[in-house]
Amino acid sequence: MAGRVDLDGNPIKPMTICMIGAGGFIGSHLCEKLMSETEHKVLAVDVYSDKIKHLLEPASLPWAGRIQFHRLNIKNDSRLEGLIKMADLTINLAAICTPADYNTRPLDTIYSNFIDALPVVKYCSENGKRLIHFSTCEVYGKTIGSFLPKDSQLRQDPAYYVLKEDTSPCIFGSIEKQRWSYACAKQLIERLIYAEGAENGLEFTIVRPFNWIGPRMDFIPGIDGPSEGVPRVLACFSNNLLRREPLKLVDGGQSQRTFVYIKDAIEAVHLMIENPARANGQIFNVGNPNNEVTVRQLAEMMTEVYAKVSGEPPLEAATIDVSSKEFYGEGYDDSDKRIPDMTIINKQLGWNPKTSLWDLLDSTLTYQHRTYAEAIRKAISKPVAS
Ligand SMILES: NC(=O)c1ccc[n+]([C@@H]2O[C@H](COP(=O)([O-])OP(=O)(O)OC[C@H]3O[C@@H](n4cnc5c(N)ncnc54)[C@H](O)[C@@H]3O)[C@@H](O)[C@H]2O)c1
Ligand SMILES: O=C(O)[C@H]1O[C@H](OP(=O)(O)OP(=O)(O)OC[C@H]2O[C@@H](n3ccc(=O)[nH]c3=O)[C@H](O)[C@@H]2O)[C@H](O)[C@@H](O)[C@@H]1O
Repeated sequence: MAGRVDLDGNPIKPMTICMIGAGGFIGSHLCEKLMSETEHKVLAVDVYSDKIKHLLEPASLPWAGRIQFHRLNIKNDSRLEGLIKMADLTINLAAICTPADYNTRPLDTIYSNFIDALPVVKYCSENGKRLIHFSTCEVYGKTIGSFLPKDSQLRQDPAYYVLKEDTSPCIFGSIEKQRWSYACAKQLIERLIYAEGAENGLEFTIVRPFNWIGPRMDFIPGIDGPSEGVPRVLACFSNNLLRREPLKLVDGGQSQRTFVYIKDAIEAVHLMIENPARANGQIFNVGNPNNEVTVRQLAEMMTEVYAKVSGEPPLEAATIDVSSKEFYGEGYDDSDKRIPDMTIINKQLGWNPKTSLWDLLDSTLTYQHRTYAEAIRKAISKPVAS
């Protein structure tokens, strides 16, 4: 660890990082990385700590003393400013970010992604502290190509679908399509941060993750989350596979996504943390343009990989179609296609994703099987109370 240098050959000085949302999926992987590979200190802020418990206890862990958990809700806790002042850098990951909430809890979604982030931006700006803020690829909304006639040749032209930080527009649906409450709130906080940079000199980096997936993402309904809860697609499909139910394809599973392995993506964040001169003032797409599939293809691949890791043959009818209204309720809408342009992150940080979709599903589903199969077996065999 000693003698590490940044991309320009300068020694990296240990820093204190205030990480808000550290107990979530991305936060837990980022804390792991910072504890095992750096000398930085983390003030880990969240309302939950289950996903980082293994980093906090026992006191004999090699990084004990470098990570401190602060259980607080940033909506209403006066300790927040003090923590930001104690740190050199703040990373804000806190958000409601599951699509099932966007159209059913639009107020909570907007408050969480815009209003609750305001004090974080303000305290960083007023105290001259650097901020890395987590936005989303959803700020791009739908592709330009999706508005062209179905048979238009232009749909094949990357100019109509590849998403670029500095030139692509943000295209959302109408207001009654409440799906876009999340993307719109994220867009406005991006604009506010950008304006704080321009007018008040805030040193910021904005991250737009493109479907990062891996172990510890969301929850398995009825096991470590509510039975009726609807997590993101990786956890929905994992839950179906673990319970030997068909995977539900929303509106035929035609939407396309690019998935990146969480461990590859965390490398990119690590580079941003330690190369402020190259990361400040930038908005970065972080995704894997080579891992594109339709949701239907994702379901088929997950079914095949899960059969391999569990040793159980797949169901004969592995998938079932369901309408978005039935699955998500009124006001759902979808991004058609999400391919990140990698020019900026490549130029500034030299980062490239490495892991193929098959390999990342193999390691992730091995984890899901090891972590949940037994608990699911017990839950299923329990007699239902009459
Ligand atoms: N996972 C992805 O692929 C992805 C994609 C796009 C954007 N993002 C963004 O990245 C960030 C992190 O995503 P994630 O996948 O780790 O989500 P997550 O839900 O696993 O983590 C978010 C964490 O923030 C905490 N939190 C929320 N509100 C809080 C509050 N008021 N006070 C304190 N803690 C609070 C939650 O308890 C949770 O632990 C979010 O801003 C999300 O919008 C993630
Ligand atoms: O991860 C990201 O980069 C961003 O995208 C996600 O949005 P989305 O990709 O639409 O969310 P998922 O729940 O992962 O759904 C992906 C696709 O699978 C479909 N789906 C989901 C669940 C399911 O059981 N079946 C199914 O067909 C959805 O309709 C959607 O088309 C979330 O908004 C955020 O976590 C984040 O901002």
